[in-house]
Order: sequence, then C-alpha cells, then structure tokens
Amino acid sequence: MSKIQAPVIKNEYYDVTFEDLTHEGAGVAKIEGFPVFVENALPDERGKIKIIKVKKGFAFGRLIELYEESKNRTEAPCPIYSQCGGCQLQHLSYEGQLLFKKKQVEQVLTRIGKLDLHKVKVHPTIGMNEPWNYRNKAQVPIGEREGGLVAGFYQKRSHDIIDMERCLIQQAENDDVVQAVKKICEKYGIRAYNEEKHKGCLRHIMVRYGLVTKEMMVVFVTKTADFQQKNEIINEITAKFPQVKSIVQNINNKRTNVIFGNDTNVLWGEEYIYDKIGDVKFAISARSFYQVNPEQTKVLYDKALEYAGLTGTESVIDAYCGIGTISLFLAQKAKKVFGVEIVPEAIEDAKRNAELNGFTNAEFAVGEAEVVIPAWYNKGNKADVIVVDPPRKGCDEALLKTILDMKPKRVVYVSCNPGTLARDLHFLEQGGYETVEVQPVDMFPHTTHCEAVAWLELV
Ligand SMILES: C[S@@+](CC[C@H](N)C(=O)[O-])C[C@H]1O[C@@H](n2cnc3c(N)ncnc32)[C@H](O)[C@@H]1O
Repeated sequence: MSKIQAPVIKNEYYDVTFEDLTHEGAGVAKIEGFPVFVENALPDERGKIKIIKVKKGFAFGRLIELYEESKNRTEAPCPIYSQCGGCQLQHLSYEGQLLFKKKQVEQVLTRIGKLDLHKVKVHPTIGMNEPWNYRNKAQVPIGEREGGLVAGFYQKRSHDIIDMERCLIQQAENDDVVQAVKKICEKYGIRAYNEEKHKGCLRHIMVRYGLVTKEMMVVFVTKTADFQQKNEIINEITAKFPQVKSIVQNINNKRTNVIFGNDTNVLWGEEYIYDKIGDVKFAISARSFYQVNPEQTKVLYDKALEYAGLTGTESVIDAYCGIGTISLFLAQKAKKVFGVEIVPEAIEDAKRNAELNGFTNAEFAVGEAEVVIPAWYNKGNKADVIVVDPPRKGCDEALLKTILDMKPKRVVYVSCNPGTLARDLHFLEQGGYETVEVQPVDMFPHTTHCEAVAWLELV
C-alpha cells in the first residue's frame, strides 16, 4: 500500500486561513485538508506560517506574519505571556474565550457523546466579571541565579525557572507573600534545590489564601527536614504578614517532578487555614484539594445544587468528594449525603468540615468510588440523586454501571474535562438516562481548561 504523503514540507512557508482552535488553544489551518496546528493563531485569521514538525496525520507550524487579525484578538496584558505556559488564551478576548469553551463542550457532546444538541441545552459559559487575580493558591518553583534566589515559573517546554513578581491570574496577596518570603530566605542564605545535582534545600514555595477569611498559609517544600534558620525566617514572615496563620514544611527527597513529598510538619501556627464558599466554612490543610477559583466555585456548586433539585427528602451520593465541598453544599438541602473519596486525608478533612458546620446528615467513606459505591448498593442502599466530580480521566465504568443499576432519578455530573464528560454521558444515555442541560462555568479564565456541569434525568 502506498504511503500517503503529507502535503506540507518541514521548514517551508505557507499562506493559510485559520478555521478553528484546538482544545489546547492552538489555531488550526488546513492545507489540502491536512491539519496544521499553530500557537497564537485564532479562527478567521490569515497569515504566513513555517512548518516546524510533520507527523503522520497533522503538522505543527509557527506563525510568521499575520495578514488579517480576528475581531476577537486582543493584546495579552501579561508581559511574560509568551514565555510562561500558565495561560494559553490571553490573546483572545474574554468574550471569545467564553464562546470557545461553550463550543468545545458542544463539539465533544456531539462527536463523542453522540448527543443531539436540539434536545440538550448547552448554556453560554458563565464567566467572571473581573477575570483576573482569581487564583487562591500560588505554587512556585525556586531556583538560583548569581547572588540570589529566583521564584517564578518554568519557561515553556523547559525546566529553567524565570523570576516573576506578578502573575495576573494570581491573587496579589499571594504574589506579595511569595516575593517577600523569597527575599527573607535569600537574606538567611537558604540555597535553592538543584534538580540536576539533587542538592540544595528549597524546592517550592506554596502560598494559600482564603478569599473570604483573608487567612494565609505558607508552605516550604524542602529536600530534607533540615531547614536552617527557620525560626528567624518564621519571625520575619509573621511580623510582616499578620494574616499568615500557618507555616508548614513539606519534605520531598525524591528526584521527581511531583511537588510534594509524604511528610508534612507544621512549623508555626495552625495546621489549617479557613475559607468559606457561600455559607459553608472549610478547613484547608497544606495538601487538601481545594478549588483554586473560589468565586467561580460558588457559581459551579450552586449550579450543581440547582441541578440536584433537592427538596429535603433525598438521599444523595457525592462521588469523588475531596474534602467534602460539594457534599456539604448538598447537605444544606438533602436528607442525607454520602461522600466517597480515595484520599484518606481528604476524608478526614471532610468529616472535620461537616463537624465545623454542624452537619449531622453527611457521612464519608475512603476508597475508590467504583468499589465503595457498588458495595454500598449491594448491601441494599440506594440514592435518589448521584453527583459525580471525577478527575480528568472521568468516571470508572464500574461506577457508571452501578448508577444504571441503582437508577437514581437524577445524576449531576461536574467535569473538568469535556471529552470524558461526553464519553460518560453517552454511556449513561445508552443505559436509560437523558441529558437535560449542560452548563459550562469558567473556573480558569485565560487558560484552555473548561469546567462544566451536566444534569441527567432517568427516562
Ligand atoms: C476534581 S476533584 C473533585 C473534588 C471535590 N468534589 C471538589 O470540588 O473539591 C476529584 C477528586 O477525586 C478523587 N479521586 C480520584 N480518583 C478517585 C477514585 N477512583 N475514587 C474516589 N475518588 C477519587 C481525587 O482525589 C479528587 O479529590
């Protein structure tokens, strides 16, 4: 069989029109039907590209010159946008980003979910009024340069750390604390961890901020437990930032890209800081999973609660419950909530959070949702409503099968990956459910990440 030749050649230049955006935010042009992906290009734009890599069914190009700009193009306000990989869509107007996310959901629901968009209402993406400074957690790698430390971000496709004073999607309070802590550590001669030599001390600084309570936590991730002059460093941080309520050390002695190690000790203050979403208060520890955009989290959880349609008589399962955030939102309106999560520490936090808010109708179990929930059902238990909020890979099939067996009248699916959402909705539709509505919520403005919540009814 003759091999099909790609109609493009590496290092050659082509004039193209961009038709679409990939889910990663690259512009898509077609040359004789052959897709070429180009960073920083937008649909409806025309320009000159250079082909930089040719693969079997597609190629990558670099934008050389724009002949015609999209009406949705805007100047990226961040001065380091082109170096940092954190945001991918700052060159697209915010309105354009919200449309892109809705379209992304619609495309996968049709292509993967086989859903008929005449029957399923996909709402416009709910965005933020002020889509900047929303992140409540800064997690910055630490490096060294002549005469000092650098705290910033890994340059795109490399492990070189670029110093950064301001991140436009970060809460300014977090940037202030990171910069000050870097300087304090510098003053006391703390050495940064060197990845290649596996030597040095400080690997990462993490700062968390409770948007409602204004409480802050500082976490030092170090190579070993030995952290010289920590008392002096703590004194300086607490004198400068009275809102810091907790200083924690995490030890990671491994040669790895994974940020945290297994050992975490409180160096000063509390083990937790607190924050509130709506009326519910949460204790957040250094390792807890807590949504990074608290303002939009409230929007997302309110929508999940609305889709759950609770009247106070229902028994509800919250699968993949983390520290019980959605569970406790549901507990406000349900008779009983049963939360399941794989991380034991998160379940301890969930139980503590239930107690903190005086909820006696929420119960939590540690384990894989696909094991715990079938076992619970086999013992004769049933839920009227099931809420799932799985990681990017979506729900395990064993859990989906149990949902089909258990037949709750409603399923609410909170998703951070439209592709797996569409796959799982298809499975549930095949088994007797009907998707009624899908609501994309912009949890991560200026990035390509897309969150959505779907409401399904048993037919
Ligand atoms: C997207 S987070 C949602 C957390 C929580 N609902 C929230 O909004 O904060 C997904 C959660 O699923 C947990 N997880 C991953 N695989 C799991 C599994 N097989 N069974 C139960 N939980 C799992 C993760 O630890 C994480 O806490």
